[in-house]
Amino acid sequence: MINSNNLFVVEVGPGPGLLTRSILETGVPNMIVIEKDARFLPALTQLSEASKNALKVIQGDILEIDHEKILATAQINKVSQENRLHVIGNLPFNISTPLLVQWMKMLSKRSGIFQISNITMSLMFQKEVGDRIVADTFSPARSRLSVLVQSLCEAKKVYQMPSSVDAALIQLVALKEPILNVPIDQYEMVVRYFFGQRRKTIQSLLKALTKKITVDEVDRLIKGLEQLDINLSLRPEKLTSEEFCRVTKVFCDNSISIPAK
Ligand SMILES: C[S@@+](CC[C@H](N)C(=O)[O-])C[C@H]1O[C@@H](n2cnc3c(N)ncnc32)[C@H](O)[C@@H]1O
Repeated sequence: MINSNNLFVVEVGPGPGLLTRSILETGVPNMIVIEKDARFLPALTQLSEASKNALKVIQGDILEIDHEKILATAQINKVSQENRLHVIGNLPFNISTPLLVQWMKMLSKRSGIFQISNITMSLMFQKEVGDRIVADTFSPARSRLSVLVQSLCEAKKVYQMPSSVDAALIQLVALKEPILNVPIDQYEMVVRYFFGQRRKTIQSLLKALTKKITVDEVDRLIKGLEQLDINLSLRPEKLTSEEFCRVTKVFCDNSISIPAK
């Protein structure tokens, strides 16, 4: 059974802790903030003391921190099915996208804080990036991020900030049964390649791969994809996350990788 005692909140980049304070006031029993800037530590430490240990503070860079340390600091030793994790972040835009990709990789491997089974994330992004994350196959904003995130999470825009701010709050709920069923590094490699030239069809992008891999390998890929009913005349943006998994599987089954250069 799920109850609020099992709720664990992680906030990244809390700054002076205004949002942190409001969250604690709702009675959250276990919360961790990760803040890079030491100037905010006195205010956060004060909040922690007032919270009677519900709040713990880690000073560090979220891109570098060992996520196991977050669980250890929260004193979550045994990750049970009943735990719920809510991740909240309003980070500088230049780190929010690399962090999201890093988190999706961790989520796919269920490592660090993402071992917890029920996961919701409320994250602020630049409006344009938020639109890409939630874009479906009918949207011109469909991108590598849409495919990657939607293979692991249900994504929706929950709030559009007033136009002067140019930001949107995106909510991600980890899928109980992720669409992603291939290794994420290979999946990312394939998605990255196909979105590199999104105006071309899958067929012409496969043919262009002869610059990087052998003609025989390209032929094997085309045959494999045809057998899996992938419509090669489509542009990459029209493929669903599930179809990209099938494309990746053909790469994996044939032990083919795409060299970066
Ligand atoms: C836009 S402010 C948001 C502050 C607060 N959360 C709010 O909504 O008012 C971004 C915060 O993220 C922190 N920050 C920036 N990069 C960080 C990183 N790599 N790891 C942890 N915190 C970071 C900054 O020091 C700052 O406090």
